Amino acid sequence: MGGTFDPVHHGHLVAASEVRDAFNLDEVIFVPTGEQPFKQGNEVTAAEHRYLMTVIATASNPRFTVSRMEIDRPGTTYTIDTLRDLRRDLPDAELFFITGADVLPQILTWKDADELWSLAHFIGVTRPGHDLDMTGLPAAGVSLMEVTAMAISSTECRARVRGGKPVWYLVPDGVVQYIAKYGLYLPEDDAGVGRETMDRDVAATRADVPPRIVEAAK
Ligand SMILES: Nc1ncnc2c1ncn2[C@@H]1O[C@H](COP(=O)(O)OP(=O)(O)OP(=O)(O)O)[C@@H](O)[C@H]1O
Ligand SMILES: O=C(O)c1ccc[n+]([C@@H]2O[C@H](COP(=O)([O-])O)[C@@H](O)[C@H]2O)c1
Repeated sequence: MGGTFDPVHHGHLVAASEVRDAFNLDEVIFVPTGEQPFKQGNEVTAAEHRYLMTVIATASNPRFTVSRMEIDRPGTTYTIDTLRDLRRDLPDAELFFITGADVLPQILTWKDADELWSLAHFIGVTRPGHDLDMTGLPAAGVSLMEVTAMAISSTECRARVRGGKPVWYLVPDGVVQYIAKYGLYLPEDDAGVGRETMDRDVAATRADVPPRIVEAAK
């Protein structure tokens, strides 16, 4: 599953988990994008932060892994190169590429789009606010799947942080704390309060934990 993951949220995780289960996949590899061709000029958070948030979000699931292959590849990164590298590294594997309904129609405009279908089977998942549209896509190369509707986007998460609103339950707890620790998504002048924000959130979390456990964690 490729994505900017800026930040990774429960929409990504629920879709990945339900596809893994439905297609009986051994593993879902999350591939945070390097320099994505369609997002150049947009402000995208440093790849290392996006990678680490994805690692934190997926750490508890033994079927989820995160790859550095795109963020370590110099220059613009294209899915065709990622699929070629995966095919080389995993010659016997059956490869699938998971995308949301918003991304699916764009695939025809991707680099070497004609070749993508021979390297992986694409799985387009439902996403609130977007129609699942197969127009122009090869029927044999794409499957559609309905997943639990999670009306969450990274854009909304970033806007909420910037506006001082909580993102608890939209992203995993560890990602909430990571965002606060590094002051991500705050206007430049406010990013310095990140550390305090994290301490406050951790203190709030601990207030709900029985004192015995807080004591043991000291
Ligand atoms: N809520 C969701 N439900 C299903 N699929 C999703 C959802 N959010 C994202 N996806 C899919 O996950 C992949 C990675 O998405 P991405 O990292 O761009 O997140 P995003 O929420 O779409 O971000 P942004 O709001 O910044 O565009 C894409 O294929 C996207 O369609
Ligand atoms: O290969 C391409 O030309 C291409 C162009 C745009 C996006 N992609 C991939 O599409 C996936 C979703 O991207 P995004 O930025 O919407 O999260 C991600 O894996 C990108 O690398 C790929």
